[in-house]
Amino acid sequence: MQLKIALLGGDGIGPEVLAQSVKCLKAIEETFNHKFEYVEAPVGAIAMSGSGKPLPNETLKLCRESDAILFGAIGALEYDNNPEAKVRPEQGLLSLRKELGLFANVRPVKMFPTLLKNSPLKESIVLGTDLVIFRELTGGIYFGEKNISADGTKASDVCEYSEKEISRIAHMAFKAAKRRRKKLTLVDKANVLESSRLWRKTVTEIAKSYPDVTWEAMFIDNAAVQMMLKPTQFDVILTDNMFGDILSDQGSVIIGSVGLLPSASIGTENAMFEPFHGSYPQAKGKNIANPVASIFSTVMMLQHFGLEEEANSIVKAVHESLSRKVVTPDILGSSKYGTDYVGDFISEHIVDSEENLNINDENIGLGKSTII
Ligand SMILES: NC(=O)C1=CN([C@@H]2O[C@H](COP(=O)(O)OP(=O)(O)OC[C@H]3O[C@@H](n4cnc5c(N)ncnc54)[C@H](O)[C@@H]3O)[C@@H](O)[C@H]2O)C=CC1
Ligand SMILES: CC(C)CC(=O)C(=O)O
Ligand SMILES: [Mg+2]
Repeated sequence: MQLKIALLGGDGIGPEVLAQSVKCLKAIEETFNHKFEYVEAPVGAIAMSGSGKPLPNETLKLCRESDAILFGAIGALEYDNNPEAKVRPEQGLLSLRKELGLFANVRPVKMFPTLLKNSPLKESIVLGTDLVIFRELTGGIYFGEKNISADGTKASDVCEYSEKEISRIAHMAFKAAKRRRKKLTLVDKANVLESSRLWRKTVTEIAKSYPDVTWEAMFIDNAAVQMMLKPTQFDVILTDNMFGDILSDQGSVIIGSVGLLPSASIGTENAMFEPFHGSYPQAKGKNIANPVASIFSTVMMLQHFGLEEEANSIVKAVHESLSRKVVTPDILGSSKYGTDYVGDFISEHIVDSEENLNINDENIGLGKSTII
């Protein structure tokens, strides 16, 4: 199968972790006799230093023409520390999502046996955690009208949603719940926000088409608490752009590091695969960033292509690295291994094995076709 993959490393640790994913893809090509075409393109601060734009036209064109996009991360301290900057690297990512219509960001949070000791939370709390967040990705407050008064003392960001935007991701989330444990939690702030009340009304209607899925609504503040107290109560979480962004990073505490968690950003024409985490600029060039979030994002891309065996072979290799503690310093205590070394180890342990993974025990939380 000849597939074209756009590689957008971006800033900070983005290119370093993405390089480990490419090693894994090359091992997949060799082991399973595939041919992938890789094309690199700039995005974020690195793109701004060239063309001045965080999302150059050529990068967008390449993404449109590719079968999938693997994204590293964007963001740089010079912008983080300068609230006055008018053009920002993050706009590169937001524009990419908007331009490609990537409305659903699927974020699995699953506890593996090999990571139990890694969580700062009690084992009895995190054991069995297997939830997936369906975060709306192209609407809400990140994309609403922004204003700042002439004297700079008042600012606003509008949170706007249409029924159509809510319903397309709601259907996707209900379908996923149907294939999983048949439970869906809508997370909103409907006691305060009009936009959240539209989410509730729309989801209440849609739920009628999925009678075998039990659903509930929960306010975001309570959901944040419940996720730390009893994460196993959640199966599919459906929520808006900002709540999903924050709640998913919080979910990474259950697993013990945001450096482990992947996501798929899906639209009708394109798909992009990206870690939860950002560009972690403090770690740039230090060879300490955990590459697993990027490698698991690659697994989600292979699942999206329908290459289940290939995807499973990477998951198995990651488990091998976790069980042998060949990991970066953010997890499992006292590791001294670097990003590169872990990437080499994982890619070198990719094999075409007859033995099938127990999808429920070992995969990253999705299994067959959950994301489509
Ligand atoms: N998708 C993206 O490209 C995102 C970009 N950003 C941008 O990234 C920059 C830094 O933002 P932060 O809030 O500091 O978030 P961040 O996710 O980059 O880092 C927060 C903390 O998470 C940990 N961490 C993150 N990635 C890790 C990895 N691979 N391995 C081990 N530990 C890891 C580190 O302890 C780090 O201090 C900002 O410019 C921000 O705008 C933030 C979030 C997402
Ligand atoms: C630019 C931000 C919205 C990126 C982010 O934090 C995310 O998508 O998780
Ligand atoms: Mg985020």
